[in-house]
Amino acid sequence: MTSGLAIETRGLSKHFGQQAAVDHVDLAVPHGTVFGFLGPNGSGKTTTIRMLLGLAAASAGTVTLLGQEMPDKLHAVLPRVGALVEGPAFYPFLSGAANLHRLDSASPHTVPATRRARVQQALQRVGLEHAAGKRVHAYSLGMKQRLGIANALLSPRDLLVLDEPTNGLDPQGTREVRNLVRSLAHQGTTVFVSSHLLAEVDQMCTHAAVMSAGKLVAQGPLAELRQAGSTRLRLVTPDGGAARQILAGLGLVPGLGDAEGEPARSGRPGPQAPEPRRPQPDGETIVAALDASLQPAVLPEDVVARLVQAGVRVRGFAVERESLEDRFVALTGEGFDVAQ
Ligand SMILES: Nc1ncnc2c1ncn2[C@@H]1O[C@H](COP(=O)(O)OP(=O)(O)OP(=O)(O)O)[C@@H](O)[C@H]1O
Repeated sequence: MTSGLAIETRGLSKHFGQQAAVDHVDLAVPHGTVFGFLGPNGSGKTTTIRMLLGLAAASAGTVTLLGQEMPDKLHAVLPRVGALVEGPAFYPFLSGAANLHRLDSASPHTVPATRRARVQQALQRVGLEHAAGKRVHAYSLGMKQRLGIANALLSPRDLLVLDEPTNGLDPQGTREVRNLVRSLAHQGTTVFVSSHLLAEVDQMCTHAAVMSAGKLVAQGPLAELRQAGSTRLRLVTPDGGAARQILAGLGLVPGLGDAEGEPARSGRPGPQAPEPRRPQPDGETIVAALDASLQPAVLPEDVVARLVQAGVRVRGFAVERESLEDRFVALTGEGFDVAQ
């Protein structure tokens, strides 16, 4: 392992006819992270995961898993990777433990002599040891999903790849799976987990990548993704005309706040209808994005100083940092689901 990355892709692409389901994706997943693979439904997450695991051929690009080229080194790498992609098919009238025995014996890489102990340990890791003898048809959805993860843990793994592991679960099942992912990461396994829910990734993950329409639009530590959001200034003044001139002179593009006094949203895709000017009792609310790339840098305190210097009366001034939610909605479009 030279790159220090558990997963690395370069220019990874997959076409279905004319459609680019995955379009030149460069993923970099560091070892030891819980990496959230975030994006709305249909953005290309499952297709990417299938290519990572050698379940689908790439149209272009490369995949390196645990330092080894895929799919060339598939047989050497896959025993070190646990995956929950389509969910294994369980026999409903066999117990959880019996199902794991069956699945483990179907794998060519496992050692039969240690099977009993490994099944027991995997059930224990996902908190199902008490339900080991229970038939799977009596399991809740959350228990079935945990059994699927137990199946991925039947051998020691360096990397776990989980595709939407909380999909279809009730809040209790969702909590169970989230806690499980966190505890697996504590034990040192790199976890790559896809989700269409920002809140979920926010709660479980240390890092994230964001997919939108087949393209990777952001990735990195969650703390950095939060920092990368834009900053807005919100100014309330009875001297709107003069204030606009000052802001424009500093290289900022002033817009008008909306009728409720909320700032105009910047950075969102979609048509930008001109906002009607409405008289406000306290004066005009002007919103301007503070562009971090401006040279020399413009600080909020510089803006206030210039406004006051020019005799602009300031009734209100606020610095607003775009939330992670705002940022991801801006990156992926309005269809992005932030709930739960
Ligand atoms: N076998 C296929 N044949 C044709 N189109 C496909 C195929 N598999 C996926 N697609 C298309 O590729 C795009 C990406 O799908 P994908 O399942 O990878 O997205 P996703 O982000 O995992 O979404 P979801 O969470 O809904 O599964 C979608 O437009 C989908 O319809």
